[in-house]
Amino acid sequence: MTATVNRTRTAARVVDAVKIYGKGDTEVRALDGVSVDFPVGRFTAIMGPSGSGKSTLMHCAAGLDTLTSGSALIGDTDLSALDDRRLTLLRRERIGFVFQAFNLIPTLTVAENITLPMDLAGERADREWLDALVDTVGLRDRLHHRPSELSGGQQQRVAVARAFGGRPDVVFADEPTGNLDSRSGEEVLRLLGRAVRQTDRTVVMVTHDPVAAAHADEVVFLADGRLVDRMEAPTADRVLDRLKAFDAKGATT
Ligand SMILES: Nc1ncnc2c1ncn2[C@@H]1O[C@H](COP(=O)(O)OP(=O)(O)OP(=O)(O)O)[C@@H](O)[C@H]1O
Repeated sequence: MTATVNRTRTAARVVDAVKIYGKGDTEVRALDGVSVDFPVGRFTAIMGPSGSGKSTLMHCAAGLDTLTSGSALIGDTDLSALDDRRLTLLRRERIGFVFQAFNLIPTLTVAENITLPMDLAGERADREWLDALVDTVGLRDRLHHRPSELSGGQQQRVAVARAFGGRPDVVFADEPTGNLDSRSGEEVLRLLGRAVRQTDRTVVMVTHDPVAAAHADEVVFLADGRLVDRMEAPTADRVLDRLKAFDAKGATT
């Protein structure tokens, strides 16, 4: 597969996505007609003010929640066409997740945590891939440790390795550095960037942090449930300036 072909392909996308929570007086339009694509081999950050719909967009794009209208696709697969069983299988086989809480199993070793999704799915792990991944995340000398014997940053690196273990089409990360100090956070972000570039994977990350967003290839900005801007090759300063503009001029500028 060549890089040229990859650039034209989309790992995940939503089209005219609308998500309404509640009814009547309590109705909230969390997504109000968002169309956005996440190309293969790219690291995209989703940013925007609190309540702008970032987590909702991620959850709907990843098949963790359903849209009120519009479509969410992983590759060419429309998630709304899948029943629960098929959706679960798709999530397991084609999507990886990294959350703010590391969600590791305390009684399992690092190695067992990394292969857990594959073990649960009854899949044979691709040893060569896992081996390279363990080196990428720098955990070779910790494989037989339990999570409680690791620092927060190391635990999140295990979660990153677990997310990439089954060679997913796309990894969704929701505030992956939210529980980490800035140095460990930086390591995890560099790791995500490296995983995208070295293994040609796709990462979509929700973050509040302009420094974190600067590790992405592109930032998409949400405000009031709408996509309001995109920024290629972001820097922390430019992202911060863009966010300040939301505060100064109101959400939809
Ligand atoms: N389960 C729910 N029921 C009702 N309203 C919800 C639910 N989940 C989210 N919302 C509302 O939808 C809107 C978007 O929420 P969402 O969590 O997607 O925003 P966000 O940009 O991720 O926010 P934050 O940065 O604060 O995490 C908010 O107004 C929120 O209160």
